[in-house]
Amino acid sequence: MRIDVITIFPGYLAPLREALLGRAIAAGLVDLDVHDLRDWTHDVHQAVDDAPYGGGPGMVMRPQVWGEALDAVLARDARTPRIVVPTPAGRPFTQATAQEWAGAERLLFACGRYEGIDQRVVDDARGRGLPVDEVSIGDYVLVGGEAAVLVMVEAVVRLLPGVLGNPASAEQDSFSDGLLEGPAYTRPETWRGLAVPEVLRSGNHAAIARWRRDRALERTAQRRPDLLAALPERALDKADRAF
Ligand SMILES: CN1CCC[C@H](Cn2ccc3ccc(-c4n[nH]c(N)c4C#N)cc32)C1
Repeated sequence: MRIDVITIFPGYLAPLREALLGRAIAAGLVDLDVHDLRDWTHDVHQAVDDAPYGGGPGMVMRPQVWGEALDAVLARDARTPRIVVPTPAGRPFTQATAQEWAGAERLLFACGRYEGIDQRVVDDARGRGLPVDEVSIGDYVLVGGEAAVLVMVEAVVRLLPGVLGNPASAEQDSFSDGLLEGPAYTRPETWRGLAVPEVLRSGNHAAIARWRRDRALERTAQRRPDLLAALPERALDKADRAF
């Protein structure tokens, strides 16, 4: 997978070259290029923003600069990317989104700042038949798109074959079966007077699986009843319903 990121703060994306993601890049599973939007300005001030039409607070990112940057970055690889524009006004980014994008050959992230990117940049890309996803990582307001890109790239890249040491880990993700993960424990058996649940030390794999499923159902019902309500009928078996 090729990932391009266009931003006015390239340094913000440096963590993408650390740890698991850094190893995925070193292993050739991911090609990452981060581009400075100001490379496509032509004035001495390298201006990337201007006052909003219709008035209002803040500044809007100029379409000319973004258009040139996107055209140039698109041309650097024959593969057509999904263009991702983080915005608080976007569709929710979920595990399902990450799984969908993990199948893409190429992702191109456009990081806005100020009050966002002139809407005509997205409209022009869509008008040329390019797939553009305007997505949000949550119901709160950030200062720009870079933090969202860190989140989304990690969520996607970890799903790529060969990235996680233990592929089963991704299969048992929270949300992968529609439920939150239950609690996890490791040694020692007792810590500050708190013991590991006995069933987990029983060696009874069926009982352990049932206990873990019950804890996932319990946690989901308590913290995310919306996820439980969204589960398809077939997702809960008789034992689940008895829980
Ligand atoms: C007051 N204004 C309101 C509009 C957005 C302005 C800041 N900003 C500029 C570009 C940009 C990109 C993403 C996000 C963002 N915020 N929250 C999320 N879940 C996001 C995501 N994905 C925020 C952004 C601040």
